[in-house]
Amino acid sequence: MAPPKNERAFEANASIVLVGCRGAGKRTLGFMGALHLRRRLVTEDHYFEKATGMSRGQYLARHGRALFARQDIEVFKHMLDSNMTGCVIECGMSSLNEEAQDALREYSKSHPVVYIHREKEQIAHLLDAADVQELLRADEKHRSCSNFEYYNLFDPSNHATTGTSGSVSGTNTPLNGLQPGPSKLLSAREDFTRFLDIVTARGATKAWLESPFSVSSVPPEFRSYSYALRLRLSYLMDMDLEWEDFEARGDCVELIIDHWPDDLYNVIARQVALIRRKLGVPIIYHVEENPRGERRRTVEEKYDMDTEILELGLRLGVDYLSLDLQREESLVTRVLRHRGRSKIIGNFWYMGIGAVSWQDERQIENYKRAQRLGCDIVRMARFCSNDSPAELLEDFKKRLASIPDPKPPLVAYDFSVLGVRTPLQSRILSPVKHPDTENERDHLATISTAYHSYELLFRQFLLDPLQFYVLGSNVSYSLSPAMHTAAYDFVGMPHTFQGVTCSTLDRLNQICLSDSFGGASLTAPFKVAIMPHLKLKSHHATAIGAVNVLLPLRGKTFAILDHVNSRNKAGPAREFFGDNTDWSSILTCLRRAISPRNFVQPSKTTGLVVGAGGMARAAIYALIQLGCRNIFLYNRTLSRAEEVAAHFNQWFHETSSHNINNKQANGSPGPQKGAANQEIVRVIPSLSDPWPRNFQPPTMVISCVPATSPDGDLCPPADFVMPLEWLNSPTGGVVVELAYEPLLTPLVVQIQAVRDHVSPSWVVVDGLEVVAEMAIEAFELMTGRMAPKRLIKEVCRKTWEQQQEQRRQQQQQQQQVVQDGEMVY
Ligand SMILES: O=C1C[C@@](O)(C(=O)O)C[C@@H](O)[C@@H]1O
Repeated sequence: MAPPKNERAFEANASIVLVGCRGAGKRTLGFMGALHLRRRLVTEDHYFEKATGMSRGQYLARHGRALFARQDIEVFKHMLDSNMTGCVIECGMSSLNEEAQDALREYSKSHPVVYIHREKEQIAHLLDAADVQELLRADEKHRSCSNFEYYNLFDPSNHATTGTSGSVSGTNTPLNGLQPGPSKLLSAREDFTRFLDIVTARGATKAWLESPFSVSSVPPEFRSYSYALRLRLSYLMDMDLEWEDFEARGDCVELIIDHWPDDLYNVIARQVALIRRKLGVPIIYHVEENPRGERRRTVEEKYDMDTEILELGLRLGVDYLSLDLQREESLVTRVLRHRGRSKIIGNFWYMGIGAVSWQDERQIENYKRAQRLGCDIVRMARFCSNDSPAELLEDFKKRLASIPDPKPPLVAYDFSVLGVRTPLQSRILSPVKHPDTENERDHLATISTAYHSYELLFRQFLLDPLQFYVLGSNVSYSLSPAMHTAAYDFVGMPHTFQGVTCSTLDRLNQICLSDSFGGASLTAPFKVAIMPHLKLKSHHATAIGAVNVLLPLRGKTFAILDHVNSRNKAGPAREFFGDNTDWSSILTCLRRAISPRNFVQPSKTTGLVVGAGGMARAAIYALIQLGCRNIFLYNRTLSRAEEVAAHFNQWFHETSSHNINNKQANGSPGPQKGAANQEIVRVIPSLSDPWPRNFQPPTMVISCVPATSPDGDLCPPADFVMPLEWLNSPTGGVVVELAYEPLLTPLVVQIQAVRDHVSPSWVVVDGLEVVAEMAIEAFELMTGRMAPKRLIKEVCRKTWEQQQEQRRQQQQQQQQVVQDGEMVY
């Protein structure tokens, strides 16, 4: 039997339509989505004006209601039909019209139509209109003409305004209070783009092509070991932990719908949105058939209700939908028909005395059935009183191996009083819990935590303790050892991380060739110098021309996945991979800090980078990735700045020509006309130069003046300040200061003063924030595990404070010695 036809797998380039109530955030999301997918944004209002030569209001006033309504619907249909591919289409009020809804229903057979859903109270609050209740009632119809749903979460914790939310709990660095917290727009952007990546099925592929060692590039089922953190809806509704407490507790979350509160669908949509926003891990969506603690349902009610809940999961674009294949065939088929891009986990559960043994032919038949149905993963679990004897498991494995490929990955386990045991070598998506969440509704209440499971892998010698480093000519100040070590302790990995001062490639080589070398963060003078010696580089590192993370390649085959899955294992490695987390950390910090008024407009926005080393290269690349096409570079040594500018202009020229050629081949929108010849990085030779004419003053400034020179001598601390004329942006901007020794550099002090006396719209991102972000990403690349972000940020600031304190004490002691000496003398 062939798998049921997937009715929601649309062409990769099919236009995406956004519908929803006024005030739901369609325009902003549309803008973000178009930027992310590099598509054209079509807005209904603008389209109407272009088609009729007047605004809707004008048309209504001139032609009256009846003619307007006719025209409106004609234009609406035309807008859909003439923009079938390559667009994000934002629908306005027309989608409240029934004829338009019919058109949308038809369109949704071949296109994603996303209902943008926002809490009713928020919309009522935002619209403040007399007809708001009516609008909200009408909005319900949007569900029926859409095939996806995005819950535009209102999260009060993201609404602290700039100036109060920068402090990391328990720390007291001088910049707390000046820095930005994550803006609500940033969070929405991250969630929405992740959602779009699932709708368009481009997420993992893109990540894999760009940086194969990043955690998002290898889905959990293709890793050597992965853990699914179980979170029950019944628990989440009333949880006593913070979301951050769940960070790094699993490689993905299994959301189990085991509770039916009032307004169930909205509750579920909200929880999916929260998991996406707060934890950023893939979601497995599971609907429990007979939840403990809920009323019994008739067979019919079960069928109808569960089908709807399952389909809601698909509409929400969850990464994985868990489907019990022992349920009614029509339910299974229906879900499979609507699966879209969500991966399907086909389940077979066996409970108690009836638990079919692994030896039983039915287990193999079950697997084959899931394979025939096109499941992406098969999950077979036995709840029994004892584990299966080893020889039965061997036999099961052999029989499984004889099934013809392609075989979906198998998650198989016995669950007994002894916990979860897997009969297979591959331990993927093993269920785990948070240590502090007891839940008697859970059949797997006694399962282990990710921490203990990982610890066990090392104790069983399946993984090896390794040594990691930060290497460079002066690393004594580095906060990386403290941050990484705290993260290893948190996730249950017995690795070590230390700073080793070295400045020659020979010495670096000696360290890296050890069998227990796990990876290194690199700093000056290696970031550029190591490039020719790498076997593999991420796409970003190649573009930047510098790396700051070095990993050994220990795969036994040529397949990159094999290298990726050999992390946390010792052994000889003669070849290395290089990646760059400097640029992505700067990008994350910029995004977090940019105010909506300063959102990048490629033709207008300008950025300034100070410096010309590896970090300045990363900063330029971050600006390019943000869409900025007017980047200025200042460096004390002019020739080095010119070299870096030439590198990026050349790179941009080459990639633009390549994209233009590809556009002709695949029809995807490439760079704008003339982009190939554009100079995107320009050098400003002197601080006494006026800001270049015809360009806006910069709204993004990144200072990469190092605190140490490449050959290890301590330089005078970063001393750059902006010529005042360059600080003229009427909308303020963001200054990222990478130096943190001291934290209050002259530039930071200057911006504080500007902020206090001239324009409050300037925001500073300090070096500690960026360096913590770098460690987070480096940890993930090096170990393949999600990082405990909050912990790393806390350790970063606390360690910095301790270092400051130690230095103060040392200075005092030195002064004392001098004074004592003077007295003796
Ligand atoms: O610049 C930095 C910071 C760093 O040197 C550290 O000490 O943590 C580590 C480098 O990889 C990174 O590029």
